[in-house]
Amino acid sequence: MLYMVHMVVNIPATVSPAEADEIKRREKAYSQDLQRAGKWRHLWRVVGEYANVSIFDVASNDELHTLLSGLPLFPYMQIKVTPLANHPSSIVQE
Ligand SMILES: O=C(O)C[C@H]1C=CC(=O)O1
Repeated sequence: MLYMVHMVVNIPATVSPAEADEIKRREKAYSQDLQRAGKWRHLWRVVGEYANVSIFDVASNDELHTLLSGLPLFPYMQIKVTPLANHPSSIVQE
């Protein structure tokens, strides 16, 4: 199942720069592991925002929730999930 996920990051000033850097380092490793596993298919920066649009390929709503709630930045994110279906005019059917 494919999902479009919009993540907006807002790290509060109460988190020290060193702590924020460590969380971002863990976030990068976590996301790259999921990309290598084929679960996080696309990761795009939204121009001008500390936000991304991503495409996830997972088996269920529960799997997606588990992956997203495991993000090191999860406590500092607003996340919107949009389930995707095939478009009848697309030449690529997934
Ligand atoms: O920077 C972001 O958009 C947040 C997050 C998503 C992947 C990653 O490495 O950081």
